[in-house]
Amino acid sequence: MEYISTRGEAPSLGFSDALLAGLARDGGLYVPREWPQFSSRDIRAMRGESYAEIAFRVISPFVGDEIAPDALRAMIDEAYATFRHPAVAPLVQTGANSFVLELFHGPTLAFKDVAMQLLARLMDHVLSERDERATIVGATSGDTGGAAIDAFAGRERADIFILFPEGRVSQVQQRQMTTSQSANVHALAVKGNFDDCQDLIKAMFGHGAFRDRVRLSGVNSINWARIMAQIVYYFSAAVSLGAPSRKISFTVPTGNFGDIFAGYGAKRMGLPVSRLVIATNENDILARTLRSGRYETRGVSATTSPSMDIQISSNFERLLFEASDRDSAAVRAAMGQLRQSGGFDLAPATLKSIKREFSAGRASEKQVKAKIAEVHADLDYVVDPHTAVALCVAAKSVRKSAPMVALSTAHPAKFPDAVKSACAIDPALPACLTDLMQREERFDVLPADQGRVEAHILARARAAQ
Ligand SMILES: Cc1ncc(COP(=O)(O)O)c(C=O)c1O
Ligand SMILES: N[C@@H](CCOP(=O)(O)O)C(=O)O
Repeated sequence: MEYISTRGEAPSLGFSDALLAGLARDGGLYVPREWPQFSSRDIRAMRGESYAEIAFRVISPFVGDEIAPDALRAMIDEAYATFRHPAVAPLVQTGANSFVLELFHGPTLAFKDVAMQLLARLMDHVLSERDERATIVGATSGDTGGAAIDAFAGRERADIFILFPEGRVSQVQQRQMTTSQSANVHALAVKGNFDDCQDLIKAMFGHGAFRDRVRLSGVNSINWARIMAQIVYYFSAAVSLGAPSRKISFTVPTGNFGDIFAGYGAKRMGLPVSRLVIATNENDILARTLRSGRYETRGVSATTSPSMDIQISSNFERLLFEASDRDSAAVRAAMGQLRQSGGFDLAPATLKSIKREFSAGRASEKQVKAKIAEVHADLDYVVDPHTAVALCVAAKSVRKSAPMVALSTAHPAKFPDAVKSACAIDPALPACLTDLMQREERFDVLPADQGRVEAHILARARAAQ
């Protein structure tokens, strides 16, 4: 399988190189040259299989012959053995035709673990085969950072630097990043918001000399392997609910657009997906874009679902590329305008193509709080605010024709204050994390300044020594 950049000006790469590259040299994002195809028969064969077995089927064509099947299978098995639930991503029925897909049973209680546990093993494998080291960077609004640190802690061949917005993540999220004792882990609190952190990461990738000196690699969903691993749970959920014999809809709490783009990928691979519903909190740039045809940034407001407090949704670029019939010149122009003036207009055909697959809705803070209380009162089920955003939007989109699956992206114990204020429940952390609040923190505080962040990394990254 070959990977091409959405901006069309970077060399195409094989799987292992795309995995280590993170962002393409032209600033674009890698996508597969072709989407692997799964027939109804292939999908039917997944019925009754374990999550790891389905993952192996879905991921194999993306990896091609670059990793031996036995090695790939072993990495998948190991990655999902870290999950506390035997089904890895179980479904819970919440209404006649409504379900919640629980993606938070991994080590850091967030859906990011699903991809990150595998990504770290894949990177380690490729780096060992090549006898190389890498410097991994990531920007986080809370969950990616903890999941990446857990997955990469102690790995010999990688140092990991996670940038998080100072004071804008929950206490549980912060401590999952700052209490690691591993010498290869570096948590950096940046004086700014998530978009500032993400801009810094992209700027470091754009600085060729720095990129090469530290052998930079990224773990945000700009990295294709993150999306690849997330495609799996769309297949596992859909098959459990009767695919390929019936279509399934998904509502996805969305920030950086990685998770829902994985759903789009699953559909392109042949999974019978009916609607893909984008759910946003009050930072509703994506809902506005679908309504108006203009992608336009505004200030970010802090909400109780901080992991979705985002304006620049990286993976929307991958969708633009697909929806414009892979017109990389149009993507380059749109991204240039976004950088210069904070917005761009979608071509009418592109917007039409997006609206054919996606709808979008937003949930206000008041609605999110009411939804947490309602679900608890009606079902004795506790959800976190990100999941509540999805449930608010899904409620408006559910149809008799297709089951609606709302993705539950975080354990409620990650956001205890919001949950308690909504339904008076204090969700307990799982046993492995009960002493989290007593652990010692270790992190550095830096301004949102590329030079300062690069100097900090250069002084510590083993790949640069
Ligand atoms: C709990 C939670 N829900 C939803 C999202 C949004 O996912 P995405 O950025 O892939 O759209 C995130 C962060 O990415 C998250 O951490
Ligand atoms: N919400 C995310 C933001 C980064 O998203 P990613 O999927 O691109 O890594 C987070 O939790 O950090």
